[in-house]
Amino acid sequence: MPDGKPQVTLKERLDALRMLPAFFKLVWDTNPWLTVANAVLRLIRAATPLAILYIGKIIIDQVVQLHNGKSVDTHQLWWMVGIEFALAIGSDALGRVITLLDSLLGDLFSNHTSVRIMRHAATLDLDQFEDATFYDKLERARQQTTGRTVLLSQVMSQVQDLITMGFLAAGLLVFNPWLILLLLVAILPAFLGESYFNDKTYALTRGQTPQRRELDYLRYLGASDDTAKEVKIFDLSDFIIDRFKTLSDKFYLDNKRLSIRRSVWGTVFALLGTAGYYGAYIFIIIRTVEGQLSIGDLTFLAGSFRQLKSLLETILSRFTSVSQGAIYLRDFFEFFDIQPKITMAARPRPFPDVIREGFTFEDVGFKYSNAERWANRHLNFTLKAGEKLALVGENGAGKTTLVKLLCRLYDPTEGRILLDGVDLREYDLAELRLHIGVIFQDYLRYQMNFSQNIAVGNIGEQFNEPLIEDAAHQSLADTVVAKLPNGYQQALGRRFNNGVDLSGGEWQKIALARAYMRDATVLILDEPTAALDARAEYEVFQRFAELTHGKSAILISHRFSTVRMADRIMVLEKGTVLEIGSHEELLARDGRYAELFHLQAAGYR
Ligand SMILES: Nc1ncnc2c1ncn2[C@@H]1O[C@H](COP(=O)(O)OP(=O)(O)OP(=O)(O)O)[C@@H](O)[C@H]1O
Repeated sequence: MPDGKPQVTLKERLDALRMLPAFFKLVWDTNPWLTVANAVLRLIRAATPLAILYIGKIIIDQVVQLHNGKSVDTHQLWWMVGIEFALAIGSDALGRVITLLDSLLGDLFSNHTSVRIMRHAATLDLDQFEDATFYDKLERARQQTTGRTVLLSQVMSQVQDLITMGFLAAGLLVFNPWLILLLLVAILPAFLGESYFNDKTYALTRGQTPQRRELDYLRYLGASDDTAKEVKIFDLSDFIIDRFKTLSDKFYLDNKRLSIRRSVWGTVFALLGTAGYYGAYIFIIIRTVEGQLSIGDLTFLAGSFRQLKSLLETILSRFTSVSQGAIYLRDFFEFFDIQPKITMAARPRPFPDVIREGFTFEDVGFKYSNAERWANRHLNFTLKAGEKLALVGENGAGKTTLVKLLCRLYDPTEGRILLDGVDLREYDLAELRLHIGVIFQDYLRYQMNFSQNIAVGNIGEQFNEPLIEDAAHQSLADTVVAKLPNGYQQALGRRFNNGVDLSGGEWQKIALARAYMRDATVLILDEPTAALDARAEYEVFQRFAELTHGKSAILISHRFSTVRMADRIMVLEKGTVLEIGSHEELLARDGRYAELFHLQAAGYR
């Protein structure tokens, strides 16, 4: 269905059923044994209603004969009662086992698909995450992980009921085929009504996805440890609650309107169904009174008809919700169809052990897919092997974007980036990322322990304590751990029990340690010391200079005391290179760098 189109046609509904085999493949992958056991038990249970009805008929006929003084084998009669009893108990027990299997399989399925969603999401590009329609798809796919366990038992039940219905219908057909027709006429309006309203509900829910995301966001803003401080200081709670209420009230009204219409029409259609049943019932009674049917036949047929009617109702209404579920499934599989654009060459080159020339930007330009303006344009420069390059420029000048291009978080919109003369796209992507140690300014504060917070820089080494301690030493994070009661095992962050929160500068030292966790060929620090005090900053850079000796490095900083340590400094403005040279050269040129440098120096005087 194209976005924005409010209705789902019956054809689309039937088309969506084609998703079911793929869905069952997913269920099967979750756990083949549980899937088979579930199917077999359901098959057995499908036959029990007819068996119970038929044995009931034999019992009643025999009792009536006894009543009329005829001779009957009472031994056989009690046997029949015993069998019916056993069937009733067995069917009940089977039902419970099936429910249990459904719920086990459902839980496993939900876990399995959540993992698959995370795996797939991990393969996708950064700019796909920054796209709102992508987020809607991700959101819908996430909803499917729990919603689809319902679909699973629905489809299974549908097949089971269809088989039961086949058995019962065969019984009715033998007696009078017209009864089946009567049944269909009574049921059809309910089915069409159900189908109509399901379409409406789907269209409504789908249309509400972005707002639903906003509601989730407001819920998070209104009640979360990350936001509590600012919400209190700015006294935002009423603002957030009002916005939440406006949005949720609108949801409620839309849903209410539809629910009321649905229930009114549902009542009318149910009346039709009941009238159909009583029509058939009267017909059977008349034939029994006329002597053409036995009392046993009467109970058998009336019972069959009643069960058939309710089965048919269930099957038809379940058909709409199964096909409904299948339409949602399409959203789910659509998410898996999204493919990353940043891919590897068919025969990727290994990342060089030693960089000879460096990274060369050849007329590189980049525009974010959701932006009008170019974030970088006409970039021409080389980050030489072993060189320390500092990037300066005003907010939004394109410094971080340039770094993201170097890590291939994005590919250039125009131009190309070469490493030792070969396009970056030719290299193995995982190796490229492994060889570049980068800490972004908006690094994550993991709600995990101290040691893990450093180990995320090279998670394969999470148990390598000497390496972690060494990295902590390089970044001064070891001065933080000394103060923690549980040392490296100290849980950080407030979200979980016993977590300790740290100051901004302390967190930054930890984030910095991540860069030292891998033996990266290129180190990139995006405003790594913004939160550090002056002494810590000085020390960090002393160590950084020692550690990156002979390696290439990029530093982004607004502090000129840091910047001047670099071999060369590149001034960016509106995404392009304004000046490039050493500190002395740029001062001598007396251009923008000199202006900014003197401005900052004046502030310290
Ligand atoms: N994910 C994004 N989607 C759309 N536009 C973006 C995105 N990230 C950055 N931009 C835009 O690209 C331009 C360059 O941003 P960039 O983050 O590279 O600047 P910066 O020089 O690192 O700034 P700062 O000093 O504030 O960190 C800005 O105009 C910014 O608004």
